[in-house]
Amino acid sequence: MTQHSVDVALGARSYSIRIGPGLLRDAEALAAAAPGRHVLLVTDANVARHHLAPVQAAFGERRLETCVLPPGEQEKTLARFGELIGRLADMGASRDATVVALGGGVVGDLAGFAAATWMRGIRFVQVPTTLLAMVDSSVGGKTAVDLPQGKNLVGAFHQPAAVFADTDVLATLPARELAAGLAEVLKYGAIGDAGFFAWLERHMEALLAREPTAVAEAIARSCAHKAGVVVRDETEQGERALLNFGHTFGHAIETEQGYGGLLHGEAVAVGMLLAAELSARLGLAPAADRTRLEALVAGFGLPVRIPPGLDPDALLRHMRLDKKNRSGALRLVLWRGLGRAEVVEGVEDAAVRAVLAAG
Ligand SMILES: O=C(O)C(=O)C[C@@H](O)[C@H](O)[C@H](O)COP(=O)(O)O
Ligand SMILES: [Zn+2]
Repeated sequence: MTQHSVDVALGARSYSIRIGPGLLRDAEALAAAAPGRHVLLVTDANVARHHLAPVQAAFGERRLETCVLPPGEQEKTLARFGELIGRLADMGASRDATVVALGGGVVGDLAGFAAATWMRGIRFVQVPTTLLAMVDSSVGGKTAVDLPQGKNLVGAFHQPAAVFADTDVLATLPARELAAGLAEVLKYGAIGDAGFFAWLERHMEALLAREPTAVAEAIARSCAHKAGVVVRDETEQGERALLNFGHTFGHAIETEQGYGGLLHGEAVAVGMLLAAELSARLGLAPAADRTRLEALVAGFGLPVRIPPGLDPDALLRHMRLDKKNRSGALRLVLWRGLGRAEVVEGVEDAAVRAVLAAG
């Protein structure tokens, strides 16, 4: 079975993303990634049921505290962050402690934010268990919690020291979660690699069938794309904003639904189509490419429309609090067609609203 490794070259903060089967059972490698006396392992109840035991065994009971959170984006709150910090304090974690995130994006973002802030930053290891976390949220060091007012509004950049993406765990991933991860995978093709997009079109069935070689290649190509962007622009001064394609719209949907509606990847899928539609209307992207984007999104079983009942004006209000905005003006990642995206400022509210109203 193929093992892949992708390096994120950030000088003293460089790390490897290991991708392949059996990594959760590689006790030696996991233990080596957390060398200090204290380890806080953060996971959620769904993941714990399937995957907690081997990871706990790798770190050994003596130095391990485990925190099992309820699952779901609604848990990515300041209150849960406070709980994690309380656990670190209670266990007497010193600066050589490690926080390990075993789970999807919510667990990774929360645990990472605790690691970023405890004693101004301690070691952090990502063990992603969803496709979305493997291809996106475990890589690049964005950590955060949500506020009722907006998604990921409180957070920090804090790179992991290692990422272990065990592809065996994808066997038990619900189909809806698999599709949500595929949304972030196809994003890389849409914004930067038309050849990868075409590869995804050709391998759609294989990916949905979880064919191991195809899945591992999709993860490795996604991580390689993201690693390249992160190395060039770690703290999103420029190019990294392109990874936010579909997210201004998507985050607005998630916020308006109180983080209990669409999954993040599903909201991003709808958001990419809205951004593509706006781009086509502004004459920036060929309508034919938008059609191909929608076909792949739908082919992966992802939603293609804004969920019914969401008010366009409320969505636009949420978009105003997006982190890419400057001096009160919207900055959107728009599309130039397959493989090309750019940040655009000064799009008229009316044009954005029209796209939101059309759904
Ligand atoms: O890593 C990035 O940069 C991204 O934008 C990747 C996104 O897919 C991811 O959802 C990220 O957490 C969004 O960050 P935010 O800055 O828009 O909150
Ligand atoms: Zn995302």
